[in-house]
Amino acid sequence: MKRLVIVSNRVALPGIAQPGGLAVALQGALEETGGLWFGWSGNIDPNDSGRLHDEVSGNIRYVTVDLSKRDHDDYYNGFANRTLWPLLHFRVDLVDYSRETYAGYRRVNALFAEKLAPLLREDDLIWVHDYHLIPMAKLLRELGVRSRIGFFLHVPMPSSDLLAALPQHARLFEGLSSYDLIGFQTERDLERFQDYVRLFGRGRVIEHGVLETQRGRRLRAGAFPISIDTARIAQQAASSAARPGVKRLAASLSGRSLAIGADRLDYSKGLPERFRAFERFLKRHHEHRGKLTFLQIAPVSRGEVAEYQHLRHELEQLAGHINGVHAEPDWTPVRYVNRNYPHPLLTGYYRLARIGLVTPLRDGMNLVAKEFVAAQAQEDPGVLVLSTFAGAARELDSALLVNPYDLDGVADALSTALSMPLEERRERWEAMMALLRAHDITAWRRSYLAALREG
Ligand SMILES: O=P(O)(O)OC[C@H]1O[C@H](O[C@H]2O[C@H](CO)[C@@H](O)[C@H](O)[C@H]2O)[C@H](O)[C@@H](O)[C@@H]1O
Ligand SMILES: O=c1ccn([C@@H]2O[C@H](COP(=O)(O)OP(=O)(O)O)[C@@H](O)[C@H]2O)c(=O)[nH]1
Repeated sequence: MKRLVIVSNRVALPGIAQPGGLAVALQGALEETGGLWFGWSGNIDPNDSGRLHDEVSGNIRYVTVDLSKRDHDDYYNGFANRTLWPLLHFRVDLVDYSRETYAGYRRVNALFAEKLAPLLREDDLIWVHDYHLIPMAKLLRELGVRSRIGFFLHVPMPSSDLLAALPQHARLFEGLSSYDLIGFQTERDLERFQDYVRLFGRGRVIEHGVLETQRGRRLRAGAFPISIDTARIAQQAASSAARPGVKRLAASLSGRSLAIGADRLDYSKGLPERFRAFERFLKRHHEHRGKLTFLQIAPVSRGEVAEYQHLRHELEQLAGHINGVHAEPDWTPVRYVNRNYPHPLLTGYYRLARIGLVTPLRDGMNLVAKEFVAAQAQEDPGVLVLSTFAGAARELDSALLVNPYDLDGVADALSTALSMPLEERRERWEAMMALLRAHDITAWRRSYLAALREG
């Protein structure tokens, strides 16, 4: 069997908890097959980029690279997260147009390719992940790598008119044509990419999922919705009630219902809108006042980027405002926590909750939505309130689907969720759980790799 080589900016190094679906999902994907995982070490070296770290844990070898402060600023804080991230999440208003950070992005991609190439074997199957590393296949090909190379985009693919706002779009997206297979989260992402190829990419869509470049090279593209380790999450959640942290949360609710959100502190997750919708719920639905506590877990993410700092400030103000106006001496409506919780605890929190509140403005998939469903108790499941703009909404269509901009709609969905009869909660949950059992993280990995091998 060919060795699997995963290349991603974020690597889930053993013993280090990472919020973020890519690290969680790829860890799950690699555990069964083993292989090599290559990417950034998470270290910032004051002087120089390129120091390598090599460690083995179980059947996975991790090789990671340190970055200098300048490279990290230009590549990760800069072009990846101030240019591509907002662009790919439809936020052209937030895009930073800087040639300097683009040069840093190319520099770090070239460094990764140069460090990775000597580690590769001829028959490796190489799987590159996400917007940080779009040029990787082209750079590896230039270094003589002939293996099959796949790419998976974890974030949305916006409409081609938005992509065209990026001055470097032609050169950047032309780089995708060196891959053998390009994977997207949903069919809609794939369709928007095919539009881009037709309208701006100078390529041809031979048939759905089969593309041809201007130079006549054929490659495939497909939708492969990422998922979770459903059985593990369900099992973790089922045995969580005895955990001291879960018991403490349960006791602190004093019999009230819990609504939970768990998201990186990111503007794509729609957190200010969610807080406002919760306040709208308190105003519109007096009958539920004092009966629901909203816990928002929001570990700080990309904290050196200005837009993320502004968001943190805004949420602190909003949480303070809502509690100031609506709290009672014995009830705090919003509990807002900037900490990252490990899965065994988080899944226990999900299971305690009557409502999972997942309302991103745009999200490639959103694994929290899937985890919330998998963590519920069959005999008394909670209700998922899910944004229609999350990739997960395509599959989890038995959730209460909402438009996150429509504050009244989200407020009413909270009320509907609280009043929903047990029978309806079970019906909706069974439908979503059946899907998650069939389409788990293993199924995702197998279907993508089968397509990559096939060619
Ligand atoms: O690595 P960070 O900068 O700390 O950010 C964490 C990850 O965020 C994004 O995750 C995406 O991937 C998830 C799994 O496919 C998906 O469910 C979610 O919708 C996406 O936002 C980012 O794309 C990753 O590269 C980051 O590692
Ligand atoms: O305190 C936290 C908050 C989040 N997560 C995990 O981080 C991932 C977030 O993935 P998602 O796809 O929802 O969004 P992303 O952060 O990748 O955009 C999920 O597996 C969460 O369980 C976590 O482990 N601890």
